[in-house]
Amino acid sequence: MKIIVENVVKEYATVKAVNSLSFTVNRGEIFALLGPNGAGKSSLVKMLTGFTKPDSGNIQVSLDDQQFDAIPNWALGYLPEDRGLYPEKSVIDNLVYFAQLNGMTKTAAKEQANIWLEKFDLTERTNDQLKSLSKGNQQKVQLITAVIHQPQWVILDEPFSGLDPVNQEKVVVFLQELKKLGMTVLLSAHQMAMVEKIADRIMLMNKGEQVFLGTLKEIVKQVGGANQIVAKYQEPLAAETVASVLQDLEHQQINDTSLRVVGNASVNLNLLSNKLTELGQLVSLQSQQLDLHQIYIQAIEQHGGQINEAK
Ligand SMILES: Nc1ncnc2c1ncn2[C@@H]1O[C@H](COP(=O)(O)OP(=O)(O)OP(=O)(O)O)[C@@H](O)[C@H]1O
Repeated sequence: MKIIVENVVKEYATVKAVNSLSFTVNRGEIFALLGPNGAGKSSLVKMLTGFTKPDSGNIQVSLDDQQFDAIPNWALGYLPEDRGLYPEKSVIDNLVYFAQLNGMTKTAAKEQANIWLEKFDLTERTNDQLKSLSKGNQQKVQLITAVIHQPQWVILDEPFSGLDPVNQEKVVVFLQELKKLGMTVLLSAHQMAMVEKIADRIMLMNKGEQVFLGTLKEIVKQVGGANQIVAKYQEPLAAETVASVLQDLEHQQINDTSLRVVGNASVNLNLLSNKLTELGQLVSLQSQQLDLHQIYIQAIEQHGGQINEAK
């Protein structure tokens, strides 16, 4: 069970939403797609689910010794970008209806629905009209509809959106549970801290292209073992002096007496430490690994900016 994407291109009238993208998703992993608005994540997801077709390139899905050009409906659990439940119906009726559409019996659907509702602290809302729930709770119901029939593949477009931090953590636990149940999960998200916690592999996209791909460890390596050095000084530093001494070293003045410098494989550490000493009397020097959020911002800037917006 595997998805192989090879040189896939998807073009709309004025924009190349996906530009010659190649990658593989393996059985049982949680694979995260990251990227700014307009990076091409939803366009890619729509091709993986068979909703649209690539203009060129190949998508190959192997399942139970059979090959498909998209994930077949019977093997798929999908949380679409545009959510669609029935607001007038109760929570349980929504869940049972969608589970039955996916081939479950009413009894099995009810049983599974109750298990998931309990996990998401929604048992008390079982018979309430969906529209009476908060946006976040409606989102949780939508997540349950995507997996209630225990599909082999789960594709979640922005599963954290609209949720507060406590409920975002619940989605992390939910995703870990899907993995334990043997499902393979591909998700798109903007919440870096959550992705860092659960993704086995991450692909950062920008302007329809792959910026990096790998485990968090591999990505840190790909960006040159990125870390940051925070230097604190006894006396205030003049911005002009800092700029003239550090020149093209990527840096940022945090306040009068401290600054942050990005260090990676291309930065000569001896030279850097000489320059930091030259600036004044150091009080402390600390090195920290960049988190995914900082790596993301840096990588997108290096990849030529923000958005792949249609003109
Ligand atoms: N049906 C469409 N017709 C024309 N252009 C489209 C269509 N769908 C997407 N696009 C364009 O393709 C590009 C990629 O959009 P896409 O929705 O795939 O990005 P995304 O990474 O999912 O963004 P977001 O994080 O905002 O959801 C954008 O420039 C978008 O305007």
